[in-house]
Amino acid sequence: MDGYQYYDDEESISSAGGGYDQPNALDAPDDDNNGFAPTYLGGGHLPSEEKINFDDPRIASLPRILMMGPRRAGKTSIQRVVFHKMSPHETLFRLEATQMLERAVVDHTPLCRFTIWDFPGDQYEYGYEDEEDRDEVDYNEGIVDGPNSSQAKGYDEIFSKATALIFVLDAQDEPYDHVLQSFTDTVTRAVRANPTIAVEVFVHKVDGELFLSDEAKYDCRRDVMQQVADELADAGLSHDTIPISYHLTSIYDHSVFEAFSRVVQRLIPELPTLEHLLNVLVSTCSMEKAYLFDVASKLYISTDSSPVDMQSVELCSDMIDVVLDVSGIYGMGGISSTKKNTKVSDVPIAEEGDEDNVFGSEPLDSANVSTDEVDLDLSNEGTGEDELLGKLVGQASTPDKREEEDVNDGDAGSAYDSESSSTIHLSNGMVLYLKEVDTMLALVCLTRAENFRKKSLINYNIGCLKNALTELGNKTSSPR
Ligand SMILES: Nc1nc2c(ncn2[C@@H]2O[C@H](COP(=O)(O)OP(=O)(O)OP(=O)(O)O)[C@@H](O)[C@H]2O)c(=O)[nH]1
Repeated sequence: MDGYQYYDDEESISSAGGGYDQPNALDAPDDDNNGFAPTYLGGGHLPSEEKINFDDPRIASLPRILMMGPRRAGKTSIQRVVFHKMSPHETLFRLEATQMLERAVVDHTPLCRFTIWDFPGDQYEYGYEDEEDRDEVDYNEGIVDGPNSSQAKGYDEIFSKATALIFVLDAQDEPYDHVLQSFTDTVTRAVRANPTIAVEVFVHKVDGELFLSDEAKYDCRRDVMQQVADELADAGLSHDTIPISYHLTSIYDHSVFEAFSRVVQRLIPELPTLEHLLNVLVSTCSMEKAYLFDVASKLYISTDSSPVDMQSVELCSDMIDVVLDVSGIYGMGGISSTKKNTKVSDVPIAEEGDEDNVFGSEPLDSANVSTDEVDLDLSNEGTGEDELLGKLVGQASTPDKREEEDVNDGDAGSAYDSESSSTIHLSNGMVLYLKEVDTMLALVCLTRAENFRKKSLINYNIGCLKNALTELGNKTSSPR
């Protein structure tokens, strides 16, 4: 199985916490997995061995996302919630401070592969001995050579090969002065080493009492942007020379998925083609909106060019959860990745008065649906109770042909396959339609009920999109 491959670079990065008397943090990585269980989601095409060699040209050539920021800003939590399906509350007690650089390969679909480099907090000090050292830096001339200049040069090497830099800032940890000073150091260093690097700031943890209103969030972002602009100006730079994107994020809502989606979209060279294909589909089928979702991470990797409405993205993302959860339970096959990561209790159960939740306690019984109508088109519906129980506890007996196929397919198996599709009729006259279009990739579209009558025609057009995506994926897979 492969997809999301976790790699703990224990030996290669050894100066956690920026301790200057420790060995160079950026020594050449060693290829051992060092005991951290690699975790995989989805079916990909890169090597799935437990030991991942980041020097392998196939992995080394993937876009790199660097995650930096102060200690406890939330870097690891973001990764775990988005790519590992960890529940936000679990991050409170399951995560320890990152001691060494951790790298991971995300390989869900041919169109969207990348590596994530999660740096321990405070690793971005670049070998300054003290504040005076920092003040001596002339950004146009280069960093002063100090006792840790080799470490600083190691960072230059890393930045030069990175595609995006995500700087995570804890919005609840005011004042930000020191953090933003470090950010300015990081960004100037990064941009000098790599002028094309995309710089993204996650103004993170915008939740809780401090950020109850949207206004408070926007104020916070404005404040951060202003301070960054001041810091850059002090360094003789400006936002014009260094384009920086700012995102308000929290692991407790959908914002972190939205922000990461936008980061990932910038990694995809085929994005304009994807957008064009979706535009054609939307206009041909009179749809309102169409998204291409990576079902394993629930990041949307592309959409048509009409404006994105956060609520519709969230709705589509929830639909993926529903489809995976329900097919994970009622679909045929062995234990899928979804089953492993999804508790049975995660399947939405309608509560009294919950108008939006269209599922009753028996998800396949449309009689439970009141004003809304659900049409779950599961490729293989469960039958007897015994069989269902057997599946729930993962006790598949003799594997049938289908199960063997699932095993060969990897984790993309039973919960999500080429037959996966689902239709949800919303009470406002709109229809949500999900259809598999590629390995771990789903088209989720929003359309008016009156434009959804000719479903076979829509399916035909989606089939054309699917062919185009396969072709694009093949091109992407072949060496560039
Ligand atoms: N309120 C709130 N807490 C968060 C959020 N994201 C992460 N946290 C909490 O922040 C704490 C630190 O998170 P980590 O992910 O370990 O932070 P980190 O940046 O990886 O820290 P280092 O490993 O020390 O570099 C954890 O207790 C998380 O539960 C968020 O969006 N909102």
